[in-house]
Amino acid sequence: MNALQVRDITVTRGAGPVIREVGFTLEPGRITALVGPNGAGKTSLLEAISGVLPAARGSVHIGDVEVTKHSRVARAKLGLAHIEQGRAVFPGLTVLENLKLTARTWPRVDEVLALFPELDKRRNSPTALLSGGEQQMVVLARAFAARPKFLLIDEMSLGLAPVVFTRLLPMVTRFASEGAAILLVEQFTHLALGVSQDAIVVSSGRVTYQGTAEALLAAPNTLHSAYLGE
Ligand SMILES: Nc1ncnc2c1ncn2[C@@H]1O[C@H](COP(=O)(O)OP(=O)(O)OP(=O)(O)O)[C@@H](O)[C@H]1O
Repeated sequence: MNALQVRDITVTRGAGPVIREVGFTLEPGRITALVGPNGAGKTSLLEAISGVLPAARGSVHIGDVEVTKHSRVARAKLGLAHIEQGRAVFPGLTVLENLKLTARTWPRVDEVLALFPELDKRRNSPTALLSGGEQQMVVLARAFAARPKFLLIDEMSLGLAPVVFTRLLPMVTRFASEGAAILLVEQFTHLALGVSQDAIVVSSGRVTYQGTAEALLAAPNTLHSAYLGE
């Protein structure tokens, strides 16, 4: 199977569990929005999937391989990429040099730059000279350049105006249409749900909704209850 499966995962941090028995599957070509209030455990869940944090219980599977005890690097070799919250560019390197860090071939760099015309125009600029939105594009483009099968994106919009973030979302959709399975954590809940097929709501470490994004958008009370902790 070419999917990523999270089975009944529990993640412990400090005094106790911050994620409790959460399970879902990420499938090729689909975007799943993971939403919930601050402190719900979204970042911890992503970190347990990519291997930044260990899982206390449960398992993670990439295709047919169980990777629960695998290192981050081993998971990356199986096609998993994780854009962490606040992940920065290498400011002294140009846009091209940033992309070459992850792209295996030059044609892939050109393919990715074709998706980001703004970056293409500034391919030889040091990334320190780009705007915040353009720098976040470099972060996204660098992840795409590695051609991951599974991509975890944590709060891509951090520090960006909604209007700038809105311009990044079509790139995520485009990447999913190339076959990637994407898990999208986003504070702009409605924007994230708008580009996703599937949705998971977490509150205090537990899943309170799992289903289609469309059904969640049509049931605002479900979302409000999660945010109010009801
Ligand atoms: N380094 C840490 N050590 C101990 N506890 C932590 C640490 N980081 C986060 N936590 C706690 O783990 C819980 C889940 O935090 P997490 O960052 O995963 O939630 P989140 O849903 O991503 O929140 P946000 O939307 O604010 O980023 C919170 O109660 C938080 O206080």
